Amino acid sequence: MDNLQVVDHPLIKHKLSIMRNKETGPKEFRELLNEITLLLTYEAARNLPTMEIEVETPIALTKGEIVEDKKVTIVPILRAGLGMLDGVLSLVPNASVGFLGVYRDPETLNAIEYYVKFPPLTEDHQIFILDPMLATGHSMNHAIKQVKKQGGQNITIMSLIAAPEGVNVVISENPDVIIYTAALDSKLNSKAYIVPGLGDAGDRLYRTK
Ligand SMILES: O=P(O)(O)OC[C@H]1O[C@H](OP(=O)(O)OP(=O)(O)O)[C@H](O)[C@@H]1O
Ligand SMILES: O=c1cc[nH]c(=O)[nH]1
Ligand SMILES: [Mg+2]
Repeated sequence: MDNLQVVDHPLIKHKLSIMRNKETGPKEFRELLNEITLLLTYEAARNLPTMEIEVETPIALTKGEIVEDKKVTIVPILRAGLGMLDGVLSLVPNASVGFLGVYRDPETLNAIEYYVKFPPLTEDHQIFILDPMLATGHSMNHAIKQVKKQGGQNITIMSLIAAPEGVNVVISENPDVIIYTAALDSKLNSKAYIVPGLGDAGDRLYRTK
């Protein structure tokens, strides 16, 4: 399977266009990020393992399948990744959540870690790392490294907007991960912001600028 999956859908394009608009305020921005995350999760969860169960319908006994969501761990990268957490949890409600606080140093563009709280991870866990913005890829590569250090192996990345630079950096260092994104934008600008992008996702979610 390709390492990069751009989820191409009219509903996603519509919602993302509203998010990109600089006049869109935090309430609508948060709601739209949540709605797009639901749509992305539908695709990104396509390969989750299921378990066969017996179901008694009013008519007959039959076989059903349930997702083994206790083996799923979601890792939002703080802060902006938090805006995607509820969307994934609403579809995979028994997943565990690991938190990773990372910000990007504006000068060096290195990922600076400030918080880590993970549940126990094993190699059979399906891990979803969430961050709406994949710019240089430094934050995501840092998160992947942490997840692997804690024992995780099956890693899926969910992002809203990715830059080609970030995608290349992440995939070349981690050819085993799959990235699901709503859009692949053109490039980074001189401050490593995604063009056209949507600006600073954390600031727009939490009105910190
Ligand atoms: O691919 P990169 O170049 O590493 O950039 C992407 C990162 O930058 C943003 O976080 P930021 O540092 O603004 O922290 P915040 O989420 O707390 O706002 C964004 O949410 C990503 O985590
Ligand atoms: O465009 C960008 C790049 C990094 N982080 C953001 O929030 N936006
Ligand atoms: Mg930010």
